[in-house]
Amino acid sequence: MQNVILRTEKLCKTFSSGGIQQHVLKNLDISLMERDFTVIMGSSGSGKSTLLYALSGMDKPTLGEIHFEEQNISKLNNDQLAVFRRNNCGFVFQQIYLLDNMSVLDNVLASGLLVSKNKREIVSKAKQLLAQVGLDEASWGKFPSQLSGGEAQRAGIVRALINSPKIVFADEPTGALNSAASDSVLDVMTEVNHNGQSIVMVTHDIKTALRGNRVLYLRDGVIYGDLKLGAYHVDHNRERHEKLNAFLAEMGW
Ligand SMILES: Nc1ncnc2c1ncn2[C@@H]1O[C@H](COP(=O)(O)OP(=O)(O)OP(=O)(O)O)[C@@H](O)[C@H]1O
Repeated sequence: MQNVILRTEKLCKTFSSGGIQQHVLKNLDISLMERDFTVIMGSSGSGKSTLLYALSGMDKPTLGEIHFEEQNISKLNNDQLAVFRRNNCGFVFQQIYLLDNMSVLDNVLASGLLVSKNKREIVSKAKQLLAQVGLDEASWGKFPSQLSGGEAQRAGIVRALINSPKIVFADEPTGALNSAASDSVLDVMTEVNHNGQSIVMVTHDIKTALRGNRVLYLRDGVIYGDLKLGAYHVDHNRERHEKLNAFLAEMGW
């Protein structure tokens, strides 16, 4: 049985600037299930990133509640939110933000040692994860400037996974990559999800969205559509593609 990992109640986010209020998220009631690969789509400016930031505790809602498992994270202060994120969440962004002056392995270790003091265990886990995403020993000592975009993003995914987060949030993780690099990153995310990792990902890209098993469509600040796609399998890609295309057409995408 799948449990709810993240749930919102009447989640609202309003931005104010120059005396004008913009209601970006309006009374959202969403339940995300553990082990799901949930994709958030919607037109540009519909509030996808705002929703991701609120769900992950990177930003606070204006009104409403967010429950992560049994914990109401909307009640946490900034320091408590930082601890919550460090212990429960992994992040993969379009911009990879690896530290330039550190090797690939040290970038991953720096994140791991924020949570665990067992260096030997973290080193072993980092190497195992790097190998799992296709980064072999020859790349562990390289600096970010010596990596291709796809390699850097795969290192970014390992960094996101090093603390065994309960959930990984991704915002356009393949947005800056060419098609081949994008496929290799998506293959890694799919494998990680099939191994039981919960993922929530924002994307504009249909090929990327096809990796999810559920697609939420955001429009005018509300969830306008909710498509169950079933787990990704390369052999069923054509039917999934047709189903997603029909859904997006219905959404007016
Ligand atoms: N910090 C902020 N201050 C003021 N307005 C903001 C802020 N962040 C987002 N917005 C506004 O909220 C709206 C939704 O932005 P958001 O980035 O969530 O959309 P999006 O759906 O992710 O867009 P895109 O697909 O173009 O990345 C936009 O009109 C944006 O200008």
